[in-house]
Amino acid sequence: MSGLAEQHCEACSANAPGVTDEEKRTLHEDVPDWEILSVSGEEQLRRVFKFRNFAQALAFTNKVGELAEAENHHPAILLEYGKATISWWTHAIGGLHKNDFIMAARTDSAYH
Ligand SMILES: C[C@H](O)[C@H](O)[C@H]1CNC2=NC(N)=NC(=O)C2=N1
Repeated sequence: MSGLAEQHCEACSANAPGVTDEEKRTLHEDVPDWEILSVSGEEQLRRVFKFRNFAQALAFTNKVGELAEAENHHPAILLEYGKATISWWTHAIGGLHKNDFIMAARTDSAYH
């Protein structure tokens, strides 16, 4: 199986299977810089990326947006001076799907 960042998202529907606890644990090992947290009862992956200034953070968020559009799987993004907070979860199932781990790995690859 190719690395997580090289895999592609599958179309998500309300009956798509979320990750099992074991899958969550294993997939999290591939994106260790991300935290798993619950927001309003829905699990999300979240990481804060640091930059020298706002312009660099903005450029990164634009790159993440392009990745999201290419996979039709979209994050929440908080853009601040010198920081970009990216959160991934699957709205259709109100929690974590393998797609979210794939996109977290893709997001890590876009951070240089
Ligand atoms: C219609 C469209 O394909 C769906 O709404 C997609 C768009 N992007 C998405 N992004 C995320 N994170 N979760 C979804 O369930 C989702 N669904």
